Order: sequence, then structure tokens, then C-alpha cells
Amino acid sequence: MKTALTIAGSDSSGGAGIQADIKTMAANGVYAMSAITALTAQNTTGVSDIMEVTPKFLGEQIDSVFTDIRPGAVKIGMVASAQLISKIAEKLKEYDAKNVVVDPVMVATSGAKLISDDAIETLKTELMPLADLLTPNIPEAEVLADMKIGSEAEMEAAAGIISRKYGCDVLCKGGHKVSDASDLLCTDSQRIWFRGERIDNPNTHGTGCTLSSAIASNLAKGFSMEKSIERAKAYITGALSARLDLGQGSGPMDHTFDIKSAFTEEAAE
Ligand SMILES: Nc1ncnc2c1ncn2[C@@H]1O[C@H](COP(=O)(O)OP(=O)(O)OP(=O)(O)O)[C@@H](O)[C@H]1O
Ligand SMILES: Cc1ncc(CO)c(N)n1
Repeated sequence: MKTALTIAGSDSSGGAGIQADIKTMAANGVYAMSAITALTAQNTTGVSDIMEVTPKFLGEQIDSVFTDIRPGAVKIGMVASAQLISKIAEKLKEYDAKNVVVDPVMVATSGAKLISDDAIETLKTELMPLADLLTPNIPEAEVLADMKIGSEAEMEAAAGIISRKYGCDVLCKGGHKVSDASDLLCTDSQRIWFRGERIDNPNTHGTGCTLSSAIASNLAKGFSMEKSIERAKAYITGALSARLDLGQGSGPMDHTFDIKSAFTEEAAE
């Protein structure tokens, strides 16, 4: 079985963060492992508290994983502080991690800030240069490219700037901002659009986490970057189309929309 590791924060409501990553990896057929950067007390309406682990303990989790079951891909999500980011960079280099997908999580769907300002600088200087793929949404791409994005042409310009700066592929997610859920991949030689139909569903909690974990899963399985993104886009479209409707805010998606077995049956009554 292929394997993947998520290094991210826990979302108590289960729709984003570590929980979304593990569900996504399992649904995409890979064995999921985790190194937790922080616990969040969170639900579909917002984040009420965050408790970070120490850099030493995060390092120990990563050591435990790599020295036993080597992950075929690593997805990195919420990492709130500079010290934790430095620890991850140190460990990725130590273990020569492959297929590294960095989702530069800055703000939750609910609007809560998930990274400190000084950590953004460390993310840029220490972690992003180790990525094979960066997956910013539009506001994150604006911060990373230092420009405003209001059109598809500007998405292409910003993704190009970020890709050249950090020497990696960049997937700029259209999400709900510019175009109809169309995402742009920028490599050193190509610009490829992944066109998605906009699904009229207000429940988009954890879409970014889910997409990056699905891409990491496909890279772990040996698909090319382009194919991995194409397959991940199909997966998230299915999970959103299932129209799960839980919670009072922007709810989670159905990560298991495509899984039916004897064990998923419900009681008749
Ligand atoms: N309403 C929608 N219909 C179809 N696809 C969507 C919709 N909203 C987001 N997506 C897709 O979900 C993926 C994640 O994009 P998005 O821009 O939502 O990421 P994000 O803002 O980082 O997510 P998060 O809110 O979890 O941080 C992309 O492939 C995007 O095109
Ligand atoms: C823990 C966590 N990571 C990432 C996000 C971004 O959606 C979130 N809301 N919570």
C-alpha cells in the first residue's frame, strides 16, 4: 500500500486540517499518517482557540514516522509559528522527503487567522523552497506574489512569480474568488488550467486541505503532477457535489461520497 504523511493542525469539527487530510488519503487509497502541529478548538462557524505543540514534539512525531514507515508523499497544512516551520524544514531535509505539497494555510474559510506574521516570512524562506508543489488560494497568492489578483491573467502572472521565486510548481486555486472554481498550474515550462464547474454549495469548510491531500495521495501512487491534480480536482468536485449539510456555518464535504460497502450501511430503523 502506498503511504502519505500530513503535517498539519487538528480541526475538532473534522472537516478541515488533519481530519480532512486523513479521510481524503484513505478515500484515495493510500495509508495515512500524521504529525500534528496544533490543536484547534473549531467548528463550522469559527476557531475559538489554538494550542500548538512544541517544535521538539513535532520533530519527534516526524522522526517516528520516517524511521518506520517512510511516506511516499508529504502534505503540509496549518503551521502557525516560525519555530515549527523551521523544525519541519530541518526534518524534510534530514529525511530527503519526496513529493512535498505545501498548502500555505493563512486564513480559515470562517475568516480566522491561522499563522503569525513572522511565520509567513519563515514559510517563504525555509519551507517553500523545499516544496514540489505550492497550493495557494487567491488571497495567499496575493501575499506571496505581492500583487492584487482580479482576473485569470493576473492569476497566471502571480503563479509565475511564485513559481520562479521558490523553484517549484504552483497551483493557484480559483476557488470562489475569480473564475468558476478553475485552478491554474504553473510549472517552469507550462501553464495548465483545470476547469471546474462551480457547485452551488455554501459548505466549503476544508476544501483547500482536501485538495492538497488528494494531490499528495496521487503523487504517492506514482501519478504525474498534472494527472495528480486532475484526479484531485475530480475527487473534490465529487465530495462537494454530495451536498452534505452539517453544522450552522460553512459545513464540511462528504469525503467518503464514493465509498459504499457492507460497513457503510445504516440501520433500517
Ligand atoms: N463552490 C465550488 N465549486 C466547485 N469547486 C470549488 C468550489 N469552491 C472551491 N472549489 C475548489 O476547491 C478547491 C480548493 O479551493 P479553495 O479556493 O476553496 O481553497 P482554499 O481557499 O485554500 O480552501 P480553505 O477554505 O479550505 O482554506 C479548488 O479546486 C477549488 O476550485
Ligand atoms: C486545522 C485547520 N487547518 C486548515 C484550515 C483551513 O481550512 C482550518 N480551518 N483548520
